[in-house]
Amino acid sequence: MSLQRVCILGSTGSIGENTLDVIARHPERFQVVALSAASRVEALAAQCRRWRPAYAVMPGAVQAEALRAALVDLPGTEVLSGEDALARIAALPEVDTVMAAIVGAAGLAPCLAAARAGKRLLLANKEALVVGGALFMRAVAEGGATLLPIDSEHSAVFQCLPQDRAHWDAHIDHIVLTASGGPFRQRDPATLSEVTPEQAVAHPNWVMGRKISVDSATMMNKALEVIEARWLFGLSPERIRVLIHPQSIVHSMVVCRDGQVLAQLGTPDMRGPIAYGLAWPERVACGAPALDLSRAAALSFEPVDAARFPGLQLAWDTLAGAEGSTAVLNAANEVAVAAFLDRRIRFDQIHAVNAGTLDSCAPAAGETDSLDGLLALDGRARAAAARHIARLRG
Ligand SMILES: NC(=O)C1=CN([C@@H]2O[C@H](COP(=O)(O)OP(=O)(O)OC[C@H]3O[C@@H](n4cnc5c(N)ncnc54)[C@H](OP(=O)(O)O)[C@@H]3O)[C@@H](O)[C@H]2O)C=CC1
Ligand SMILES: CC(=O)[C@@H](O)[C@H](O)COP(=O)(O)O
Ligand SMILES: [Mn+2]
Repeated sequence: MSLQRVCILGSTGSIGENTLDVIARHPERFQVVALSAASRVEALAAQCRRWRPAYAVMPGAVQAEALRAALVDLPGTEVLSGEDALARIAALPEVDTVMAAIVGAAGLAPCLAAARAGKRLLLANKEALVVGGALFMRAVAEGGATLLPIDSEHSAVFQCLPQDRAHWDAHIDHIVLTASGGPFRQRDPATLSEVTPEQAVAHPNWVMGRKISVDSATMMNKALEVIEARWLFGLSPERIRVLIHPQSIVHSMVVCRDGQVLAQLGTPDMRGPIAYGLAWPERVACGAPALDLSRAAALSFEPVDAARFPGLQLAWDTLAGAEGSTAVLNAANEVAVAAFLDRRIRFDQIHAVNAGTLDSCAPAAGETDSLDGLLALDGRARAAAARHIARLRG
């Protein structure tokens, strides 16, 4: 067992904090080399005091200056800022493992840098694959990176598959991603227009950041995860299915060619998938309470109600559409969720913004071939989504 030197992109978030919690349990295995955040200066400063990383990144100049001031007595930590700083720490020669835990498309550039530098890349940042799937997977192959899923469903599928990826296609008939159904699974759909941000982020099973929590409530999270699975496991979209499982104990399933079903179960605690990714192919203690099925509530499953969750179908629609459509969907959704959290649109209008943006913003030929092209497409889609929101607000 050799020491893994780790960079955590988005270390102040829910996945970032859980990653540090797992690392703290295994000081002989992991060393923190670089940390990053975007706005929470005090939280990143506190992490730097605890972990003494060689580098800390705040992309914004103002936040970076505040962090430098907070760490003036910590000369061992160099504070970096600017457009390329995240990509720089993701590709450092003294980093072995990158935990990609930034939320949204902002994580794509550093993920590509880590992939091209051949890192062990632990991917929580699903939006990076939704935006840049083909480019991302090419970068992984060309850079010789080891891509390991952190998203609980994809970690579950990965744990049910043989280690040798060459056997995956022969092994899998299809996969079933489980979905909790979020806080509004049983709410009268006629009242969804009234729900508040506080109600939407109150996930029944998982403690997560605000954006992904709203995505769970609309089931856009599962739409993003279908697209994520398409790239991670090289599956055509019709081989990816979704089933509601309100208890979030069965994290996902693989239905094999012989009809046998493999599933991974655990308590809903992200330290499980994070520890699996950090230690793979070994397993280490993670701090999550062990699953005790003799005390668990009954496990239940139900089909998705497409009328209640219209956003889910957009996964298959965009995967069947022009290349780049998934990037448009992601951008629209990021803008719509931010507007909902700011109380500028209603919860049920998130889907209207996503569907409307897909209708009005078409990817141009070749735009998905490069990071610059994808960022241009992302920017156009965000502008189109903002126009939809302005129209909705009348
Ligand atoms: N939370 C969970 O349990 C799960 C999360 N995921 C995925 O993992 C990712 C992270 O989720 P989560 O931890 O919940 O999110 P959080 O919002 O809790 O944390 C996001 C992190 O990214 C940083 N960040 C935000 N915006 C930017 C930006 N523009 N540039 C650079 N850094 C930025 C934040 O910094 P700051 O704190 O300063 O704002 C923070 O460190 C998401 O893609 C999510 O879908 C997947 C499965 C489960
Ligand atoms: C923990 C995790 O992986 C989340 O993506 C979770 O799956 C969200 O729950 P939903 O099933 O409600 O989207
Ligand atoms: Mn998930």
